[in-house]
Amino acid sequence: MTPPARAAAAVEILDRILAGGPAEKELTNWARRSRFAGSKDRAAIRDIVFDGLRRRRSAAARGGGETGRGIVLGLLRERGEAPSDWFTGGTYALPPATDEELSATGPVTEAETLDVPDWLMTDLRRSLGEDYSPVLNELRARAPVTLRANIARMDRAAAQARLSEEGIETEPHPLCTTALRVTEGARKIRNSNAFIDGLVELQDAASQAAAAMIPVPEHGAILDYCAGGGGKALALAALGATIVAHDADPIRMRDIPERATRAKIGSKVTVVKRILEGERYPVVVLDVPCSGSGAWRRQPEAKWSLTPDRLDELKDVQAGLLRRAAALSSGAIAYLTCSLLRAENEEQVAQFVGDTHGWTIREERRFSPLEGGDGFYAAILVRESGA
Ligand SMILES: C[S@@+](CC[C@H](N)C(=O)[O-])C[C@H]1O[C@@H](n2cnc3c(N)ncnc32)[C@H](O)[C@@H]1O
Repeated sequence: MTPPARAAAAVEILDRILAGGPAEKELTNWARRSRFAGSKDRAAIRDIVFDGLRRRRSAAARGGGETGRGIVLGLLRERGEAPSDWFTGGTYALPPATDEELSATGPVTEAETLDVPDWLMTDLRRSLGEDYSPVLNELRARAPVTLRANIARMDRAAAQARLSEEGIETEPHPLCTTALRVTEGARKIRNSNAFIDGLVELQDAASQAAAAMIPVPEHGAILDYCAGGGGKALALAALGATIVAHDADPIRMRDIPERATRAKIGSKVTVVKRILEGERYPVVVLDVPCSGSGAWRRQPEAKWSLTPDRLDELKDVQAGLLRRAAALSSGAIAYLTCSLLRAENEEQVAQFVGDTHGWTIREERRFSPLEGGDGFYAAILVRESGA
């Protein structure tokens, strides 16, 4: 496909997403309908679509409207590319940009410029302090690709050498001793032997660093109460922990056994559907459902679908999960979010320790996207002695 035909495909897909279709589903459906497209075409179209979702407001303002066409035009104008090279009017290409489209002035307000919804701006400023503008700007760009070296198998330097043999170049990530930032060959990862053999996993650096903060008990298992796809569970098992993985939606955990086996830590991870009455764990991990605002680079749709009501619902779920964890833990709770918002992080934890007898904050850490990973928050809460 020519670049103008790819732009036309991205416009079609973005229009469907703006009409309410989930991005991944619309990309897959387009690929099914368009057998002529090769893997490079699909990857290039995906990049345009995701860039468009990350920069939806500013691009629409630069391109003359919140439509697929306006967004793609706005992206090109921000990159300094000539719209006439892409919107050529040729076969499979889009009609040329009109004078009206080309006269769009671009974003005006701070929320438009930083690509966030108006209603969240106050909360974001309050939560991020003087960093709010660089952080939000960082979240307008693609996320770095980061791997976790499976140190149950080999150390980070050895994993780095194995990846390099397959044309995947990496550098040690300063956030965590297991993290490798991919500098070349990211698209080869999933088919590489290093990945297939379980020597590395794809995982954000802040997520790895947060997992490394969780105390591994000498005796007993860690209960990962919101295990989802198992990112934290597998990282903890690789660090030597025994894990019981649970989720309200067990289907989400379906790949955990296979991933654990590939990483050769299968015996360390047990997936359960429910927790038996009276069971207690020395450490309970709560990687709670949240706004996902720290991971907007990877899931940019979440930025536009979040509403004040949904945020309130999430806060209630988080508070309920903390109460549940207090009943399940005999020692510590690790509370984690990929949120930038104090209301889901520091304030949620402060409310819990204020309301619940016998718990205190042992450690609290906020990870900024300016440190090279997702925005993340981790708090380790412990039972006060005698409580
Ligand atoms: C942020 S995701 C977990 C990500 C996962 N820990 C990882 O590292 O890949 C949050 C998970 O919480 C689960 N969840 C939501 N409400 C829950 C509840 N009340 N009890 C247990 N799990 C819940 C969701 O199904 C979702 O899988």
